[in-house]
Parts: sequence; structure tokens; C-alpha cells
Amino acid sequence: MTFPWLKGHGTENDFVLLPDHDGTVHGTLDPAFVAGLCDRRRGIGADGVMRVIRTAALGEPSDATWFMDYSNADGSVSEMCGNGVRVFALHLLQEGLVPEGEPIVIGTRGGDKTVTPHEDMFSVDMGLPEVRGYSKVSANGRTWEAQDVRTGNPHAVAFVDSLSDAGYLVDQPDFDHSVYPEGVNIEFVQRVDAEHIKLRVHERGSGETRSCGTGACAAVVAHALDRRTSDPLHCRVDVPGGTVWVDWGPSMPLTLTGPAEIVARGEMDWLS
Ligand SMILES: N[C@@H](CCC[C@H](N)C(=O)O)C(=O)O
Repeated sequence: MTFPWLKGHGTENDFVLLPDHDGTVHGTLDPAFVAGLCDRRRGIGADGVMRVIRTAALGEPSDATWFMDYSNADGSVSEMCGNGVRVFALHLLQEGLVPEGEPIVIGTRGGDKTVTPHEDMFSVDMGLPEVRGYSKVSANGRTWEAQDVRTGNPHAVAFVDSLSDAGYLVDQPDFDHSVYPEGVNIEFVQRVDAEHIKLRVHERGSGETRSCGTGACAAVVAHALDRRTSDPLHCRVDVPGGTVWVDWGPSMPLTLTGPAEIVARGEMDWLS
């Protein structure tokens, strides 16, 4: 069966997009098929797959016309992807599926997200974060305390003196499974100054990636709470694949701003 696909990224967090507007092309997305597409040796290679589907065709509880049906590289389903939702919005615009010059509402399993296009950037209203307690994360023989922050999906945010402290993140860092029975995205964060942080991330279901939008938001929340001031924060977040910006203050919704690109498109006959 031949079907259309596109490749895009946001700060090098990369995705295969599968247009399937009425859910008739892929039916129920098979996790093994997703994992094959995302494999960097035997597939196209990506951190995740976004099926572009009408909410009505998927039957998810959302008021949005379009739904970002997101899977990680291992085929597991995630609630939200902050970099992906910007790429998804760009795709809807480029295909004329939404009107230009207006905010775009996109359904996700982490709730409806409104994306506002600017000249060469997209801002996403990420909603209110949920701040929970602390647990421990470990990698390569070192252990850190990590703040539990939910930004549509689960995050453990650990502050490090240097991003190299976490070492090679080939294996899954250890975390408390009683706190995160559904798995967790783990951010290692280095403070630069009050309005600037850097991070590395090990994503649930995808391994170490070049960026994570929901992770950048979670890291800024943990950074802001530590400053013990209620002033709204406009924070620069450097990731291995580029830079995003996060705005947040206590009782304010998070805003994530960053770039989005579509870099390839084609028709595919998936043979394996
Ligand atoms: N890279 C994404 C997050 C993708 C989902 C995550 N791996 C999870 O399982 O929750 C982002 O930009 O937010």
C-alpha cells in the first residue's frame, strides 16, 4: 500500500508525519510499524511519528478539528510533544488545512494546544504545569534529586553542574518506577543565569534526543521555582539541537516558542 509521508523537525527533535485525515490509511497505528519508520538504520529515522488525523476520525475527547496522534520511536503512545506540535501546525498551514493568520488549535492526548505562528517561529500555549514532589534519577553511576513536573507528559528534572555530568546516555537512566509507573522523560539541566538554562534530555520511548519542548517547559518551571520569586520569567533554553524560549510565572500558563521545519516529503511503499 502506498501512502504519503513527510519529515520535519523542531530544534532537531525529528518526526515522520503521516497524513491520514480520515483514519483510513493506517487504521490503528501498529507500534512495530512506527518503530520501523523511526529506526535510523532500517527506516527513515525519527524521534517520533505524528499521524495527522481529524479528531472526529480518531474519537478522542477534543474540540479541535485536527489531532496530533503522537507515538515515540519505540511505538509507544505519548500524550504530548512540544516540538512536534509546532511542526504539526506548520504542516497544517503549508497544506492549507487551516486558515493563515489565526491561532491554530490542535488536539493532543495532553489536551488541546493553541499554536500561534509568528514570522519564523511558533508559540504554543502549553497550559498550566503540574508540580509534584522529588525523586531520584541515576545515570552512569551518579545520582541526582529530580523535580517531578508534568507538562502534558511526565518529566523528572535534575540540575547538574555540567551537562557532561550525566555521561553517555545510551542506557535508560534509572528512575523511581513507583513515581513514574508510565515511564518518564528525564532532563539534565545546567543553569547559566536567571533567564538562561541548558539541557540534555533522555526521552521516554526515544532515548537521548536533540531537544524536547515539554522538557524545556518542565525545566524552566523547576528553575523558576528555585528562584523563589513570583516575577514572570522569559527563559532561554539551549538544547543540543538549537534554542527555544519558555515564558512562565506562578499561576500563568506556559508558553513555548521555537522554530519548526518540514524538510522532506514523499510517497512510500513500506515493504518490511
Ligand atoms: N520530544 C517531545 C516529547 C515526546 C514525547 C515523550 N518522549 C514522552 O513519551 O512523553 C517534546 O518536544 O515535548
